[in-house]
Amino acid sequence: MEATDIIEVVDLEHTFGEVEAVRGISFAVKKGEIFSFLGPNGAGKSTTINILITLLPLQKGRVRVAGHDVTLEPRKVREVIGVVFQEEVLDRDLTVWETMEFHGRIYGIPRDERRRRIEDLLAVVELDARRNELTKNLSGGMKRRLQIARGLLTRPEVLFLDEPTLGLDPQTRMRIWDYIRQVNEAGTTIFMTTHYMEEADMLSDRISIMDHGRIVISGTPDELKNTLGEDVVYLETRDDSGAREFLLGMEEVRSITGSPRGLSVAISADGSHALPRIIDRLREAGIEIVSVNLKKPTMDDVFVHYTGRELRDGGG
Ligand SMILES: Nc1ncnc2c1ncn2[C@@H]1O[C@H](COP(=O)(O)OP(=O)(O)OP(=O)(O)O)[C@@H](O)[C@H]1O
Repeated sequence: MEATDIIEVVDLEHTFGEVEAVRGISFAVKKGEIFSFLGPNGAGKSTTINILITLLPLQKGRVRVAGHDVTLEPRKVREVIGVVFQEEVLDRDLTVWETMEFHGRIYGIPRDERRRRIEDLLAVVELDARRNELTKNLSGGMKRRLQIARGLLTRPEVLFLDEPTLGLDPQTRMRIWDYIRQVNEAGTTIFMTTHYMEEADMLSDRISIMDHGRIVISGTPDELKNTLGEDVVYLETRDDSGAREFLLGMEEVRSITGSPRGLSVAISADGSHALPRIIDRLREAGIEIVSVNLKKPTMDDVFVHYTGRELRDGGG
């Protein structure tokens, strides 16, 4: 493990009776990263996270968070993490300010410091104008923002975010993404789960995908997508067999398959750079192009490829 690792998981195993929920996983999260932990329902994500945040005792393996062993120093671990989980509900009858105030008192943050932090955080998540509103009157997006602000009150080194934008509309999701980026840029490492592949792709520095208790692949979003191989250009022309002949001579064209609707051209390099060259080439050959479409592998493709299943929003 490297000095820059803030979370270290080595050979972690966990069983519930007969059920092998986690079957020996190892991974590390670097300080300052946004790390996403993905997998179908029942993959073992929650079990792993619950061990990381010391809600579940470690059975086998080694887990350290910010240098503290979860078994030997669970209190130290709790001091350096913030948790924003689905189950961590807000008290309906507290105001926005009281929610923050109460949390700060539980964690023993001195009064003046507490006020300063609450002011700052409510400004960040744009809830300062709502400070006297009861949480039960907030929209779903505002509640989520308040939960994030609350999770940050203790200035955690690592923030665990479970499905940060579940059930929110697209505009609110984008704002939450902005907050997550801001928080991360201010120095907090983010460990998150999501069922939205686009979200994982947009936000994450690195991703691990878990399935059946094992990590099936880890890497940056680009690395994961690149493992699926090539970008594909879908092409319809007035002369497909002529086009095929010209394009097969191009360095970046790996293979071409035909279908009644045109040609599928597999590209060995970045398709967005190959596409203009393909178009030029066909023009020079005097072959008229009817339509052209570039498809790059998406994080959804990655997920389906490595787990053989599709995530459904909300799970179940
Ligand atoms: N308390 C428990 N008792 C018995 N079995 C459990 C318990 N918690 C989890 N499991 C089982 O362990 C396996 C892994 O579950 P886990 O909740 O870690 O998966 P997950 O990836 O978090 O799924 P989800 O996306 O649905 O939250 C599942 O087979 C689950 O049924």
